[in-house]
Amino acid sequence: MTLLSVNLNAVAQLRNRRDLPWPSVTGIARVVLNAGASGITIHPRPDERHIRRTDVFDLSALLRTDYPQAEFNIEGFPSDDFLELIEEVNPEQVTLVPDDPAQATSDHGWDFVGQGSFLTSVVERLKVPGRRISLFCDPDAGAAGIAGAKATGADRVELFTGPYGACFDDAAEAERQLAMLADTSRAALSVGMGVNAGHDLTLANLPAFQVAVPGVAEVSIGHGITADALLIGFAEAVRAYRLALESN
Ligand SMILES: CC(=O)[C@@H](O)[C@H](O)COP(=O)(O)O
Ligand SMILES: NCC(=O)COP(=O)(O)O
Repeated sequence: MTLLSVNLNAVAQLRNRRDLPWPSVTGIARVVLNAGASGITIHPRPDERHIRRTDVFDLSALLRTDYPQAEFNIEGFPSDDFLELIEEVNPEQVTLVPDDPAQATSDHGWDFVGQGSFLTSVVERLKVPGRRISLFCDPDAGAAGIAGAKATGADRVELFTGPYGACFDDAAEAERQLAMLADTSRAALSVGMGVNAGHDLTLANLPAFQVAVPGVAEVSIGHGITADALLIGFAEAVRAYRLALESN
């Protein structure tokens, strides 16, 4: 079974349009967890354009007190500030992403070979009992890339599904992307790493992804589920995504 972690960046971004506390990030977290999401994902960026430092602590407190079974997944580039934040908040999962602060959104995975020794030292620092480390991974990383990811000591890779999400109107390219994602997933599973996936997954593209890509433990979804929630509400959207995840 593939678990659904709901990314709340887009909710925070909507709230930040005004100097007002709504929509409430913790309020929506409650709704999605009550509806069956298994966890909450956030990607606090240095400019706080969506998730603010205060949101990280508010969500952490909510999860610890009212949803102890839910997982908190914090994504980001391992800057000193980010590493200190992780040590303070102690989430169940950290997803390391090679994002430059100026980037509009995440658009590539790690160079596991070129940045292998940096990643190894970060993984060593962050890895404590009860915390899983996942590394953002290009769809075409293949066996060679996965060997580099494994060597860092990380527990999982997160397959970057942005290029797959971008071919909503190109069936042939979608097939090509799925074949690469499946190969990379198999390579990770074969060396004992877990596999997550995320970026631009939607209700429309999840079923084919689920059929093609084996062994995905968790997907994190934000933009697409928020778009659906504007029409049908977050609780209904979570139920629909969970149903789509059962496609395989
Ligand atoms: C790491 C990742 O996959 C991204 O999808 C990220 O969480 C999205 O970030 P933004 O919401 O800032 O575009
Ligand atoms: N790790 C991917 C994620 O959290 C959500 O990405 P998106 O659905 O907002 O593209």
